[in-house]
Amino acid sequence: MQHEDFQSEQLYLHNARQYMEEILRDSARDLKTAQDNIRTSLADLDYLDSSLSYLNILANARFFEMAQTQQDSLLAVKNRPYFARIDFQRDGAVETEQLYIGKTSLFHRDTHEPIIVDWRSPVANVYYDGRLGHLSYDVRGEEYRGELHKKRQYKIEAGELLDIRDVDLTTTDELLQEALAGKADVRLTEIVSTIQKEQNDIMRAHLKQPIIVQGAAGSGKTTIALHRISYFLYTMGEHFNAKDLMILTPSKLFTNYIADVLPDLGVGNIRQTTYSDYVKAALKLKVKLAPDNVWLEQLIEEKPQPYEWLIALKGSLQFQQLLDRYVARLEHDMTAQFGDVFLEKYRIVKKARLQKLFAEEFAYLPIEKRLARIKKVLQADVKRKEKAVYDALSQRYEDTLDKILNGIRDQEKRRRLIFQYTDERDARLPQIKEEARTKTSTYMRRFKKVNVKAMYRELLTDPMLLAELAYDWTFEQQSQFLAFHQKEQWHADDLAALYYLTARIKGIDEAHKVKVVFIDEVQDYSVMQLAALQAGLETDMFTMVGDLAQGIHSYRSLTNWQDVQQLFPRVTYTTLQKSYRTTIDIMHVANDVLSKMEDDLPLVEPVVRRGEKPRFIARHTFDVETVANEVARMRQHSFRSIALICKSTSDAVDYAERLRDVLDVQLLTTDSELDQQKLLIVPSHLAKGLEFDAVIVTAFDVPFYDRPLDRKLLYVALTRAMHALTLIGPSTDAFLLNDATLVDEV
Ligand SMILES: Nc1ncnc2c1ncn2[C@@H]1O[C@H](COP(=O)(O)OP(=O)(O)OP(=O)(O)O)[C@@H](O)[C@H]1O
Repeated sequence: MQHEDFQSEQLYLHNARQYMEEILRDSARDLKTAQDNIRTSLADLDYLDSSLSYLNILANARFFEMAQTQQDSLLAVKNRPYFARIDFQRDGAVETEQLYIGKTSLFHRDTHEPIIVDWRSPVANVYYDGRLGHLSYDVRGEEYRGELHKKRQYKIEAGELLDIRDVDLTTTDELLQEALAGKADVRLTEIVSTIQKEQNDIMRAHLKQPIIVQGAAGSGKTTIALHRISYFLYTMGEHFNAKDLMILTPSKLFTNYIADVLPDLGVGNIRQTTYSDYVKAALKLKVKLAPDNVWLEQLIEEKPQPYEWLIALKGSLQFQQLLDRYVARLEHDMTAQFGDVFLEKYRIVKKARLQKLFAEEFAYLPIEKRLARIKKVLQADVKRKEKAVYDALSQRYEDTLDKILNGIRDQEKRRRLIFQYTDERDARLPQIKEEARTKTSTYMRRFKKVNVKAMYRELLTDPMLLAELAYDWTFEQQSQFLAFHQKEQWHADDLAALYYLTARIKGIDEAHKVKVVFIDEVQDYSVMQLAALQAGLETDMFTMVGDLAQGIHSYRSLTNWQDVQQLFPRVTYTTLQKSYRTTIDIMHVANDVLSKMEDDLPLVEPVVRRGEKPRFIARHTFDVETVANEVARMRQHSFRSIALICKSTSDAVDYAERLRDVLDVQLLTTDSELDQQKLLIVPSHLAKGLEFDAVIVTAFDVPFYDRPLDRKLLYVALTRAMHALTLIGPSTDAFLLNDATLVDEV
């Protein structure tokens, strides 16, 4: 049955689109005019008097850019100008406003009436936040109250209105259901129209403050982080632009995965990189890092890892303290190097003053920046004192000459002395100027530039130094530390240490000093990595989203949020418990595994969406035919992206090799770009953050054991599936399933 307002809504859509056409035609014309003007001005460019033409070109270029931006944003939404409408009556107003919400805003040029309101605008918050009834929203700290009479969603495709739904208290969010039932394009789908209240709260929360989101697998953390960036730039655009922001992702694979989403949200040019790549770029470091996951792989394959304590230590705040001691030692040495400053044998600055500046007043600055500041202070002092020294010295000669003239009777002697002192004076006085000119640089030369890498290397290899700084470690620990670093190999935590030392000693280059940071999968960071970043960037505007239940690197990374809260005292902490990715049936299986974890995390609530029951196929050894048949079955259900997730990389390599003859496969590595046409073969630790329509998890030769790391790997693998999940292995025990009835044995 057609909605009663269908026709009027069709008309609105028609008019909106027509108006957009009109604006697009105008922008095309504006673009052309600007182009022509630039061309003419270029032709008129006169080398003697080019300022006017030059200004002309600049003005037209700016105009061109604006017209282009408008054109691009309208073209991007022309086929689906808006997705919802709210009917809102402000308190005291007679009329109810009908506001159509879309991905960009559009106002009528003459009447200034809104035709479409941007989803990031303050009033649009009502759509995400509000139930029908009396409510309020906030514009720059000012509260507006009113009555929300209607909340309506539209299904519009290719410019055609297909359906209308009025959302009230009782209807479930049908649009959300439909969005979730859709097939994955192996990348995050667009969710602006179905953002949920709890997600919206996080997107819009405390933009100038750090936040931590502990969110269940599939709760939308990545999605929220990306939308928060878009919202941030929309709201804070006056103070920040895209290059002030950075998003840190776990791997290139993941960066590729989200690459298309940001431009889609109207956010281009934002730095997207991994921690290691960022640090290497910021420090201009040319080091070859040990492969990312070597330790993890060893732990997965249960190879003995005697250095586990050390790896944990290097990611901890205890290591930061060690580095602080090292910097303090350097500071101490440098403080001792200050001496009094003399100009022409006159002491013009006392060393105590410079030491105070260095160790106290400028202590908030990195060491070399302090030296640069002290150099400036000294330059000014020298300049100021130069004349005084000159005057004092000439006065001294004057006095001496006076004494000679009046005090020495012997004419010959008097003449000789006068000559001698006049010559001396004439030689010394001009030298003051020369000495003053070079004084500061000569004085500062005693402070050698620090080579941070060499300094850090010394810490890793010098027993005396280590004993001095790590006095609270046992002798055994110190020896192991030195033995571990005998062979030079750089790991992620060494990068954090180098970055931290650089931040404290030299300061981070402005070009790499972003102001706002978004970190996905933050549970895989060590506190040391976060501390280093915070110190280097000198900001605490961090949005950190993660899930401890997926903390497969916990041997070296966060195991709780308290450490992060300690590091960011202003942080707010929020949790998301609902999963939007997986069906109820798959989530039951994943929750079964989650309940075994020690982290004491609550079970995940799936959004009500049913699918087929996860399947279990009993096989004792890897069997190409079984996998191929299962993939074929999944394809028959028109699942587009299908992944086979296995425990370790060696399994993944092996299976990919064996399947290659019968199926089109892609073995995922940290640098891959996903090809969804193929069967994706993924080691469990690389699957983090990704999602697929259908997933096969295998455990043939090596089962998932009942130990913390395996539970997490398995949990990650299971929660990648959106619609279908199949387990293949010798028994359900190999998947740690308590309750085998959760799966269909086939
Ligand atoms: N409000 C929503 N409307 C529609 N789809 C949503 C919504 N929230 C999340 N999703 C979808 O749920 C899936 C999971 O989202 P996302 O990958 O952001 O979760 P995540 O918390 O980062 O998961 P993980 O921790 O497993 O990496 C995505 O397909 C996303 O598009």
